Amino acid sequence: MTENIDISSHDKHIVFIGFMGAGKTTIGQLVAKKLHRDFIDIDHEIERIHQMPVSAIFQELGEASFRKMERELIVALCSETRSKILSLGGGAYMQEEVRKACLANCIVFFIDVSWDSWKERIPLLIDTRPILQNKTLDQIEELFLSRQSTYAMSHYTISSSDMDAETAANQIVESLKQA
Ligand SMILES: Nc1ncnc2c1ncn2[C@@H]1O[C@H](COP(=O)(O)OP(=O)(O)O)[C@@H](O)[C@H]1O
Ligand SMILES: O=C(O)C1=C[C@@H](OP(=O)(O)O)[C@@H](O)[C@H](O)C1
Ligand SMILES: [Mg+2]
Repeated sequence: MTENIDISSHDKHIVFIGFMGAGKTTIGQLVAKKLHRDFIDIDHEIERIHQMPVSAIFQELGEASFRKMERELIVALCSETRSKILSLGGGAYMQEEVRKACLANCIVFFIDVSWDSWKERIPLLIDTRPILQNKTLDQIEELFLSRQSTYAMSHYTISSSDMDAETAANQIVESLKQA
């Protein structure tokens, strides 16, 4: 676990960012349970609100509409006072407005995964992540690499490459207790 920049408050929302399949949803859910906090997965919340799977939103309404939905939802949640655990979709943090809201109001954990470990998770992701459709492995790697420096704008980095989700969640809870 790496602490990237100083964090001042314990009462902030905790936000998980990182590439598709890094484990944000799985780890976020576990951390929320351990800390007895409300959990919101942004993709699932968008699906619940709009009564459509994310892949159908991409297909029928387009990516720009999805990005607007996630931006508005995250910014609104960031201003709520009851602190929550939020797992973002992998592209949400690419939007400046989302980054600013998260960095100002939340403790942001970058769930990192190496490219080699990520490739092993492809079968778990390919059917449900529209961003991966019609792309070569090289194109996906390019996207993976291009997002790394933006994810690094976070408070903590934890690698999920060689760690199961339960172990990662325990490390995160420990680091929050010590902070
Ligand atoms: N640390 C991990 N090691 C191996 N597989 C994992 C790990 N965390 C999550 N997974 C698996 O990878 C897939 C994607 O996980 P998910 O939590 O949905 O990632 P994200 O929300 O970052 O896209 C799921 O099938 C999940 O079981
Ligand atoms: O990286 C992205 O652009 C996306 C990641 C997905 O979430 P996960 O990171 O939870 O897979 C989901 O928001 C959508 O398919 C777009
Ligand atoms: Mg997710």
